[in-house]
Amino acid sequence: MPPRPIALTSGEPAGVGPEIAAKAWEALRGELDFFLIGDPRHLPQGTPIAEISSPGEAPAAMVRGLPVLARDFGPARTPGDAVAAHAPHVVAAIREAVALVRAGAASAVCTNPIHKKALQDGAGFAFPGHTEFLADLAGVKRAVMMLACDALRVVPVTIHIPLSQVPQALTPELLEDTIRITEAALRAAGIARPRLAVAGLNPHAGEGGAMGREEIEMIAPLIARLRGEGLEVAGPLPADTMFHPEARARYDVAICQYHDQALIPIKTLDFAHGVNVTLGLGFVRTSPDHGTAFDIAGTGRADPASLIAALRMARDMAPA
Ligand SMILES: NC(=O)C1=CN([C@@H]2O[C@H](COP(=O)(O)OP(=O)(O)OC[C@H]3O[C@@H](n4cnc5c(N)ncnc54)[C@H](O)[C@@H]3O)[C@@H](O)[C@H]2O)C=CC1
Ligand SMILES: NCC(=O)COP(=O)(O)O
Repeated sequence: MPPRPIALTSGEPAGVGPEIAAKAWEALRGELDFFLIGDPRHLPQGTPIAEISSPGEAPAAMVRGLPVLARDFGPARTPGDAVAAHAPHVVAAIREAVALVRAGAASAVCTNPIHKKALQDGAGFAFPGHTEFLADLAGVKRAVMMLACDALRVVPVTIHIPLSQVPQALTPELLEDTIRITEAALRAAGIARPRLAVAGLNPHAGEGGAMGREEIEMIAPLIARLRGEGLEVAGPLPADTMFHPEARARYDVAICQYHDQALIPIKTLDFAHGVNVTLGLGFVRTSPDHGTAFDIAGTGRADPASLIAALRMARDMAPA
């Protein structure tokens, strides 16, 4: 039986999603099978399109063109300018991809970038991003965002919240769940004894309480307890000295306390090939590390490398 195809969601039609989907098909045909759930009219002019009526048709269709499970999103697309009427269809495509994976018709979900504000405005989307929406669809209490490239893996503990809310949001339960889900996922991925490095929240990891007390009161006691259970967890470490090459060699994943602490290092090291993967869902979801890139949408300049890496990672992680 041929491997099941990966379901790729449309993402925000006004962004670079349609262009990188077409370019990824060009690069990956003959290597792996995927299909787009979206409106074929949004694809760049000249894209060879193979409309399909079910995921099972995607492998044969890949030779003719980009397989598309065609959905009518209504109004035309304007690159760089989100149309409110598209928003419910963008959300529906994510829902449908998850349903197809759960039904065994697709092997994994790969998501094109969404514009969070456009979905809030156009569809009343109540989630900060895919990660939380997918956790809800999967029926799990917690899902973890991990970004990975060859040089680094990072996990933000708190994700899309204002910086001013991070200290309150950072609870021992959230940190412990995040560490345990990450550790289990890396073991499942073949790292027998994952090494986790946990960043402090404050400058110099609090400098013995002189620059903040979260490390003393919450992070260090949790790490001590987890080490007592046999987990290989180091920290709390000063975040500013965790990401140079010698430091990175000492761990398999950096657990970071807030969004930018995690995402700045990985996007600086390898923006082109970073992949966002959601852990703890019970199915595989990957995504490019970048967003909708409205500033270059429709110009033909979008780099598909991160989506290609995300599709390859989805194939490698998906159960046979
Ligand atoms: N997985 C997802 O759904 C993600 C969605 N976003 C959303 O995307 C929107 C825009 O976010 P920004 O912070 O502006 O980040 P962005 O990643 O869309 O753009 C940042 C810069 O990188 C460039 N860039 C991004 N992707 C590129 C590509 N494939 N090829 C060449 N250049 C590329 C853009 O042109 C821009 O100059 C926001 O609504 C954000 O929430 C952001 C990250 C991930
Ligand atoms: N900054 C990462 C990002 O926005 C992706 O979030 P998600 O949609 O994968 O939850």
